[in-house]
Amino acid sequence: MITTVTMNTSIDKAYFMDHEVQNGTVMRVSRCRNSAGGKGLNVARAVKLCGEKVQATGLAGGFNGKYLESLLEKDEVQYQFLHIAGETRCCINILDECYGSTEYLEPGCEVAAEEEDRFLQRFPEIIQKSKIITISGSVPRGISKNIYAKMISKAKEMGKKVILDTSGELLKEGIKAKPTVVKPNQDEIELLYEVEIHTIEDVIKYARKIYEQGIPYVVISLGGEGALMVCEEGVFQGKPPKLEVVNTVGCGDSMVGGLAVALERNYTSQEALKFAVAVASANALSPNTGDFKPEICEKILSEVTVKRL
Ligand SMILES: Nc1ncnc2c1ncn2[C@@H]1O[C@H](COP(=O)(O)OP(=O)(O)OP(=O)(O)O)[C@@H](O)[C@H]1O
Ligand SMILES: O=P(O)(O)OC[C@@]1(O)O[C@H](CO)[C@@H](O)[C@@H]1O
Repeated sequence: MITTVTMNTSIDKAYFMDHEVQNGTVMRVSRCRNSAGGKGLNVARAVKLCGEKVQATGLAGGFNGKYLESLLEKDEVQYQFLHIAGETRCCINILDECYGSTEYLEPGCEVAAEEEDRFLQRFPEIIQKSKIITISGSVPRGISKNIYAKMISKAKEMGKKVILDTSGELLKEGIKAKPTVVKPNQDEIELLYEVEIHTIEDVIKYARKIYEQGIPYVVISLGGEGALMVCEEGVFQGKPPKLEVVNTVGCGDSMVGGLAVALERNYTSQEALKFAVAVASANALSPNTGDFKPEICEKILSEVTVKRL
């Protein structure tokens, strides 16, 4: 089984606009879709669509927390959240023809130190039956910056494999605990090393720096260019075919889902990269996050190329 961790859960609201967005005016939304969000919940849906057993954990609170759980029930995703006093946030993704996707992400409610401690105490029991743990996204206010490092150490102590997908201080601290996989995108490595990245050679250079800190698989996602993997066998790039994308929000999460499934199935590193790129790119063809048509994913999988760099 795979457990996905989402500390900053969200009711994701996708606003589909018929007209080009004009700032400073009243805009009517043509269609709105709510989904259980925060990165790890997108990961959970992607894993489920791949056909593997999954459960979601993290923090949920208030009316939105209850709504989130009911949305997950519709998705048929099992969950075990710690219920907190604060309210689960909302995040808005405005989809229009001119700008594509514009996201407004709420920071998340204040979480008490005692609530963080309670989650960490329950964590070993929650992940007990899982072989793979994914940890994704931001944390709400009040949560310690080394919480992911603590979870990674505990999960590894219990013999689990861990995939970390986060940014900034949480990533920096998380890397110190040596998860099995980290999946930053280009912006996230620029932030981590306070550099600007212009070429694929730069990407390889900084991915290697992370690898040298004891991370067995470093996967850098590169949007339409696919993803780069640095591992013991070398450096590889997985490239999807050219696609008419619909919504790329959640592509990174779907990639984490694909990587988790690949670890669960003991794929080789190159097979894992190919599979993760296919799942992520299939998500780009759906208006929904953490969603794809399995037959489309199969077709893309047959067209993904993996080459050694
Ligand atoms: N335009 C695209 N065409 C084909 N595949 C894409 C495209 N954009 C993203 N993907 C797929 O999704 C993967 C992850 O994308 P990306 O690098 O945008 O992740 P991310 O920045 O972490 O995403 P997010 O944070 O929005 O979930 C890519 O490696 C690729 O496989
Ligand atoms: O604030 P975080 O956790 O970094 O990101 C939250 C978020 O943008 O990530 C997902 C897309 O990747 C959305 O479901 C969600 O709204």
